[in-house]
Amino acid sequence: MSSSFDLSLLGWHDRLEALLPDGTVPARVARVHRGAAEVLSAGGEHHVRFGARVRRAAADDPVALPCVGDWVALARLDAAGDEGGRYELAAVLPRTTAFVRGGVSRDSRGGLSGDGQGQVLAANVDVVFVAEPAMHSAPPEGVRGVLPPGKHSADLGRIERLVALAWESGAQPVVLITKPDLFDLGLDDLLADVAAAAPGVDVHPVCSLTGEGVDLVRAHLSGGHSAAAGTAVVLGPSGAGKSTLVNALAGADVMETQQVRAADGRGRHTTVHREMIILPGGGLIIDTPGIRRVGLYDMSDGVDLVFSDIEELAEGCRFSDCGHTAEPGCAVQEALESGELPERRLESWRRLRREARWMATRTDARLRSEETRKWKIIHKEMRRSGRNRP
Ligand SMILES: Nc1nc2c(ncn2[C@@H]2O[C@H](COP(=O)(O)OP(=O)(O)OP(=O)(O)O)[C@@H](O)[C@H]2O)c(=O)[nH]1
Ligand SMILES: [Zn+2]
Repeated sequence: MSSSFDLSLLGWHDRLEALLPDGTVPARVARVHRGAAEVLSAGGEHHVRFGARVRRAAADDPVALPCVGDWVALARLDAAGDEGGRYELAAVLPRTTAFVRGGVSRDSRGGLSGDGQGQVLAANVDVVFVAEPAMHSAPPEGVRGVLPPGKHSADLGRIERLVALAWESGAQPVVLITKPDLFDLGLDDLLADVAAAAPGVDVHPVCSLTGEGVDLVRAHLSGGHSAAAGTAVVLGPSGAGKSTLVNALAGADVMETQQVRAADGRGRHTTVHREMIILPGGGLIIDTPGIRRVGLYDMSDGVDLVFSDIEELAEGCRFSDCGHTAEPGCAVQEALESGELPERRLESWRRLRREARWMATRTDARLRSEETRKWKIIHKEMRRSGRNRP
């Protein structure tokens, strides 16, 4: 045990209170080890082993394994009333959102194979910041950009993929255009392009060096409607400035940035910090190697949301199963010809649909219904055994 925490600073809210089994203590998972976790409770930091029920559930389905961001119930191992009591991780509370690495992996022949073994990379994330640089750093000395004026290097396709992944997790995506200071010509056009690629999603330029826009990022974490702090992850390519942004939010160097790593010659992606960073102004950031690598395979519903414009166009097609290639009366092809729909966007949509098809069963809906079912059983068992009553 070390310093103690105000639970609402960790994101605890009233709806969770009702889910907590009698006699248990709420805590949030900051890091997972094999068979154990580091958790933060109102009483401070604990290292707790998974209880038998949690281990059994995880053996049946790895999705049940506690992961960073989870709210969990701690049960005392020793007699009630003891000071400095020891706890075990007795149950994982139902997740509001989850990043699930699907049970699919690319096999040696380049195809995808499903093993039905999902894994949750982070849970209860409210906001997903999708960081995309307006311009990559390190242009030649004295040159403000490597591209002709007005040409940005933001990858719209990557933004679409990560936004889709965010929707799929159940969290709210927010696109951050980083390093706007390297690209001052035509930033408005860039923001408009990005806004069109991610309908219904806020797009902010944010410069971690000058601090411009950092407050807007912070505002997404102070949990507008509820008093609870919001939890975020930052996704984006290497060098997008994710670590620099987290440091700016934290007001301290909690993350090693590429510059630091280059200076001391150590390997990249070394983690010197806790995987859940509590920001002084409110809010938390989850950053794990798994979340950094989070890929493109965990989408289905998310693709439809991010391409709502295409889905809408498709409703105007003559055939309900139109493939939008050469079918007569295809509204999508018409929009392509009239220039209303950029060719690039249709191609992105096709590619993502192909990838999403592999995900068949890995939807959030399935995860949630499974969770609810298991949770009811756990509650019943706990009530019956009464072992966690004070
Ligand atoms: N000009 C400019 N440079 C920035 C900005 N934000 C970050 N950088 C620089 O971009 C480089 C990469 O930043 P990082 O924060 O390490 O990037 P990252 O996304 O964490 O990269 P990975 O750890 O590899 O995923 C560093 O040299 C930063 O100083 C910005 O707003 N403007
Ligand atoms: Zn069509």
